This record gives sequence, structure tokens and C-alpha cells, in this order.
Amino acid sequence: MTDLPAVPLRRLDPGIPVPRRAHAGDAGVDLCTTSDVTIEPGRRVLVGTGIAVALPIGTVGLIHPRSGLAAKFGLSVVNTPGTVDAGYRGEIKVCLINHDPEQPIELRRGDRIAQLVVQKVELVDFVEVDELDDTTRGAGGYGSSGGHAGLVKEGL
Ligand SMILES: O=c1ccn([C@H]2C[C@H](O)[C@@H](COP(=O)(O)OP(=O)(O)OP(=O)(O)O)O2)c(=O)[nH]1
Ligand SMILES: [Mg+2]
Repeated sequence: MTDLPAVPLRRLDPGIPVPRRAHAGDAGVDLCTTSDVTIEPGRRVLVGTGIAVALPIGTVGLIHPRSGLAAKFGLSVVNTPGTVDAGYRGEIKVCLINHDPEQPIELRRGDRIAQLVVQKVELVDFVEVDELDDTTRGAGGYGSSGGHAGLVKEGL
């Protein structure tokens, strides 16, 4: 399904299973927390996954939330998507956040709390110039292309 070789992976915590796709063709492999944690409403916590990888140069690992836990409990990743650099050899960690305004989230060691998606990236260089080329968008952004139904604030 890819032209890249299998990614070397170390289990730093032998009690945690090797990350796998839930279904063939899934973009991500699920990551588990190595610790029991309770996340109070609005709070965040950094958890270990017990996994370290050696991603090929020219790829990046992106740590995404899981939609089921997000919809059911408000669980997400603070810095979503987290960036795992190809040269990183440490334990992959996940900075989880509880977006629910009232209910704490209780996680148990081994729970699948996020997913790792590996993508190719262009490692471009940057060259400083005095002027950038013209485009139809120009410097317009942050809602410059039009209104949003339901938003009443002037200018959005
Ligand atoms: O969700 C994440 C994000 C990052 N990392 C690891 C892998 C990544 O290669 C490294 C650095 O991440 P990042 O560049 O996002 O953090 P930084 O604050 O810029 O730290 P650094 O100065 O080490 O680059 O931390 C994780 O384990 N989980
Ligand atoms: Mg960095």
C-alpha cells in the first residue's frame, strides 16, 4: 500500500501492543496511553505511548485525535496534529485535553487515545526575496472570501 519500507518501531513499554491499523486502508494507527490518568474539565495532561519510531527522512508523523473519543467525551490533542519529526527517536507522547466543560475523562493504561498518521513532506529550502509574486488572493485571509451563515459579527 506504500512504496516506503516498514518503519522501525521500538516498544519502550512491552505491555503496550504494537500500533496497528484497525482496518486495512485506515490512515492512522492507534496509540495507547501507558498510564492511568484522569483529565479534569478544561485541563490537559501529557501521556506516554510507550512507542518510539525511526521515520524515513521526507516523512512526518502526525498525531491526530480520535473522533469517537472527541464526540463522546470531548477528548482531543492540544497541539493537534502533533508533529513527530523524522529524526526523533524518543518516546512519542501525546498532550491530551478534556474539552468537556463538566465531566472529567478517566483513561486507563492501554486505552487508545490518539492516532499516528505518517505522511510524506517536502523539505523545501527558503530563499529571501524583496517582493512576492501577485496572486488573486493577495494578502486576504481570515474570512476575506465572504460571510458565514449564522455569524453576526460585522466583517465575518
Ligand atoms: O505531539 C507530539 C509532538 C511532538 N513530539 C515529539 C516528536 C517531535 O519530533 C518532538 C518535537 O516536537 P515539536 O517540534 O512539535 O516541539 P517543539 O516545542 O518545537 O520542541 P523542539 O524544540 O524539540 O523541536 O517532540 C511528540 O512526541 N508528540
Ligand atoms: Mg520543534
